[in-house]
Amino acid sequence: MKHTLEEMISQEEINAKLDALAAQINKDYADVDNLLLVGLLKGSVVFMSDLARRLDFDVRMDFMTASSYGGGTESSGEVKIVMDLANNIHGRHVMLVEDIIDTGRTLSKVRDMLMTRHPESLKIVTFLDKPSRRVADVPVDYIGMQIPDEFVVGYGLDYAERYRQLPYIAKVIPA
Ligand SMILES: O=P(O)(O)OC[C@H]1O[C@H](OP(=O)(O)OP(=O)(O)O)[C@H](O)[C@@H]1O
Ligand SMILES: Nc1nc2[nH]cnc2c(=O)[nH]1
Repeated sequence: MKHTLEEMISQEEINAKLDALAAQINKDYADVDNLLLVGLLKGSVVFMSDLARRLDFDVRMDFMTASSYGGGTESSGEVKIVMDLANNIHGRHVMLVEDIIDTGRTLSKVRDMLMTRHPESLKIVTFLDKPSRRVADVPVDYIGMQIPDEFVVGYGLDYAERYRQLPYIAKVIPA
C-alpha cells in the first residue's frame, strides 16, 4: 500500500518518557534481586535496550516471539507462540516488556501462559498503549504513553517489517 509517514512522537519525547518510566521502576524494584526482563520479539527490542540501560540494578534478559499480525496493519486475532523463553521463570521476578498494547490479545495470552509457570512476580511494561482498542483485559503496570487509534511505526514498531529503526514514532498515512 502506498503511504507516507508523519512524525507523532519525537526522539526527545521518547527520551523523556523513558526517563520517567525508568525512575519509577528503579524505585519500585529497589529491594528486588535478579529481575528478568522478557522482551516480546521483535517490536520490543529497541525499547527494552533503552529501558535496561536506564535501570540502576543488574537485570537478566530473555525473549519470546508471539505473533498475531500478518505483516499488515490488522491483527488476525489469533495469537501464536512462535518461540518460547530460554529461561525457567519459576520463582523469578519477571517483567514483560512490550512496545505497544493494542487489542491486548498478545499480552493476555503470553501473561496467562507465563503465570502457569509460577513466577515470584510478573509485571508488564509497555512503551505505547492504545486503550481505545482493547478487547482482552490485561493488567499493565507501567505505560510510557497512551496514543489514539492510529497505526504507528518506528522505535521498534514495523509496517510489513519496515521502519523499526526509526528513532522517532510516526503515523502511517495511506496515500
Ligand atoms: O495488543 P495486540 O493487539 O495483541 O497487539 C500488540 C502486539 O502487536 C505487535 O506485535 P507483532 O505481532 O506485530 O510482532 P512484532 O513485535 O514482530 O512487530 C506488538 O509488538 C505487540 O506485540
Ligand atoms: N507497527 C505497529 N504494530 C502494532 N500492533 C498493534 N498496534 C500496532 C501499531 O500501531 N503499529
